[in-house]
Amino acid sequence: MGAAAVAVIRLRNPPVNALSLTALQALEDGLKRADADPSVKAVMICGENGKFSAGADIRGFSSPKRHGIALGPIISLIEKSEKPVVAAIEGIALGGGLEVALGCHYRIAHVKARMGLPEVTIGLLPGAQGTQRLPRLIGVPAALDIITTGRHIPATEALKLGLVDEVVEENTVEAAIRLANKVIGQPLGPRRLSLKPVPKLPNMEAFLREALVKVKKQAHGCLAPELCFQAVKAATEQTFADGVRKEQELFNILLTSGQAQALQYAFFAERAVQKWTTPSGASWKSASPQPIHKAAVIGLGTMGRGIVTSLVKANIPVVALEQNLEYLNMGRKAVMLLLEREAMKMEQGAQTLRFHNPARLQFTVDFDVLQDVDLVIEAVFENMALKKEIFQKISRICKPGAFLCTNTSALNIDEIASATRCPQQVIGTHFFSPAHVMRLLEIIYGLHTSATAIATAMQLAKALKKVGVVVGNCFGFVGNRMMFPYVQQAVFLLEEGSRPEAIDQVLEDFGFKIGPFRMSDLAGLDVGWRSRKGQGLTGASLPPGTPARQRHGHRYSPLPDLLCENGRFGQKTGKGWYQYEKAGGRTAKPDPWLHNFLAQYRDTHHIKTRFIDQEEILERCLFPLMNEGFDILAEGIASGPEHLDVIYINGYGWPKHRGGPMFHASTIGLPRVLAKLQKYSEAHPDVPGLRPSAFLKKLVAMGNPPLKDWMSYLSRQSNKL
Ligand SMILES: CC/C=C\C/C=C/C(=O)SCCNC(=O)CCNC(=O)[C@H](O)C(C)(C)COP(=O)(O)OP(=O)(O)OC[C@H]1O[C@@H](n2cnc3c(N)ncnc32)[C@H](O)[C@@H]1OP(=O)(O)O
Repeated sequence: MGAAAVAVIRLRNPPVNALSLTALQALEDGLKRADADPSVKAVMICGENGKFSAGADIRGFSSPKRHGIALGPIISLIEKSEKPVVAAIEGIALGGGLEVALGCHYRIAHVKARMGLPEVTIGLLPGAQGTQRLPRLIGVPAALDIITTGRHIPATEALKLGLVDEVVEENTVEAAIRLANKVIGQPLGPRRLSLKPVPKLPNMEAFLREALVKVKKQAHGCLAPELCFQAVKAATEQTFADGVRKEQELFNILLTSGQAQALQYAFFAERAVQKWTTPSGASWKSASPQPIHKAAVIGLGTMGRGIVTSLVKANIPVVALEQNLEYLNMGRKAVMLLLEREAMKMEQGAQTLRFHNPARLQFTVDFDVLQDVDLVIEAVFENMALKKEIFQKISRICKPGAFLCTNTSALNIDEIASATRCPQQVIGTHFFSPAHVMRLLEIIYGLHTSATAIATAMQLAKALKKVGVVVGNCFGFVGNRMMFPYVQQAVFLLEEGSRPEAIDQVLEDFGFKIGPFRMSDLAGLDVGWRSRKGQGLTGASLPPGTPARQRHGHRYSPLPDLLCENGRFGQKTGKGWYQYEKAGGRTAKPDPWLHNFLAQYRDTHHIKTRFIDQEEILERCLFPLMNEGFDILAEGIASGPEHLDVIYINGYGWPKHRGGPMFHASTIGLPRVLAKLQKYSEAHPDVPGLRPSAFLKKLVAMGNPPLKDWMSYLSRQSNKL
């Protein structure tokens, strides 16, 4: 009990005060006790340990024991209370946590608190009357934005929106108790949101129509944003009670849609990969990261520029190094432009000043400047000889203990490390383009990489607001290795009769932000061409007499090489798999030249064209990708399927509401994936990527166990898998 008869209810369920069944029961009991106690004149609800609440316990949504106590009726109980109830919001009030606060008569927030209704991000909607109360409090446009995006609102913005009554810089709980005392005896009717009308808009219908178009466009096949919209729309058309009924109906659709399960899996997968381990026994538990006071980036091409920008945004002082003044000046201009754009996106204009502080961002061509940095990220061309030369140099110049990272998408980390005197300090940090935007950082340990280097790279990922995923060393690591068979199949399908736009459409309808051919045009076809030349698959080093469509006895498509030979590098040249309005253009249009070219190619190679349906396109592209994933798991390159899924969602545009490729395989059912791979493999025996992985076969033989158990079957495997 607080001062002057204010009852204090403290939500306590570490680490984030999630509203488990026990927590809900305790909240209900506390409210009933306060109500029954005549000495209590007001109630204050706060959270333990400086956090109000992260909302419903997400694990509970898939628990068989989920039925029972519900949050909505408890919130009604709060609102109906004849004694004023004040929410003291510290840290976070998210989802059901914010809905509890919306049931309170008053809300006070600490200036550093964040609020939001992120249910949409886990495939749900605010199902404890939040879709009905929030529009009544802050109006439809702001409520729709918060509910359909799930974004977190800082306290200052919440105050402007009217979401909270007051923001304090000092002790929020004390301020809330003071407020509770002050409002004792004041009428509560006007404070009960369920009794308020939804504020009118001059043209609500037109507004909602446009809003729906926007929501659908951003959803990429995810159901939750549209159903969130429908729930808010119901608030504009129906009474509070009917709106709540509609909210429940829509909530139940989402809960059983499968998408919610996938998104919740993705939520926990992202957290699971933070707890990294390696086959040699190194792990997050025992390894300590080293502080990075100053970093360096070598190479200011597209990747290097993005990496510098990312480091500056994270407030880490950076040395940006190029091989000569011409490249340095080009790089400097590009970085400054990126930083300017980033500063404009950020709230505080003061950020701009910091970006331009030469003490924190230094451009140089002098390698000696690297003497005092704690970590170097090399981001030059994908060329082993060049990378080894640089690593030899920096291992001599940098102080002992400095971490030497290579931004490579496929090259052998051990070979790069072999050029240094300190292979334990060498680690792969594979950024994704644009590096200041994409969330994924693939972190690759080599044979000698120390646990400290892994922990430091993971810590760096966190500082850069990225999700780090630790994987082993193999060609293409995890992401690109799984991508190769996917892209290969897409090109084979072109040979067999399909078109780039047809294949892209199927994969975009599946939920990818961008199909493989549009992606290839965006990234530049020359990147893969250079790599294939390096591998001796095409170009001058190809032995004379090599069959056009075969390499090392396996099927090969020279189509991408032929496009490059025709100067078609994608968007940058205005032509690739599509045509663009100009070089550097972004609007892809189907290209009759390409269709003609494909027809001639098929004639030349006597390939019989056939109609390829959507199902085959999807399966031929996705199943080999998953198949490679099973091999990766069996080889111990990644320590669990979650790693592969987190990589695909955050680095390759895999639709999050489908949980990632391995989760998707588990929902399709492994027997079906296996049967289809067997069928396609029989039809195309010269394509190794279609041959079912031994680990996949083993899992099917073991009765298709749930994804969480897959790795336990591996530990019991023989090495011969
Ligand atoms: C019954 C009523 C029906 C419907 C209405 C209500 C619906 C809801 O409320 S759905 C839940 C909505 N809330 C969220 O989506 C918030 C999810 N959490 C987060 O965004 C973040 O965890 C955080 C911002 C709260 C904290 O971030 P950070 O400090 O980076 O820590 P972690 O993310 O690593 O989280 C720490 C730890 O807590 C676990 N956790 C977080 N939130 C929940 C939750 N709502 N339920 C269960 N567990 C949660 C998280 O998994 C971490 O634990 P592990 O490391 O063991 O995984």
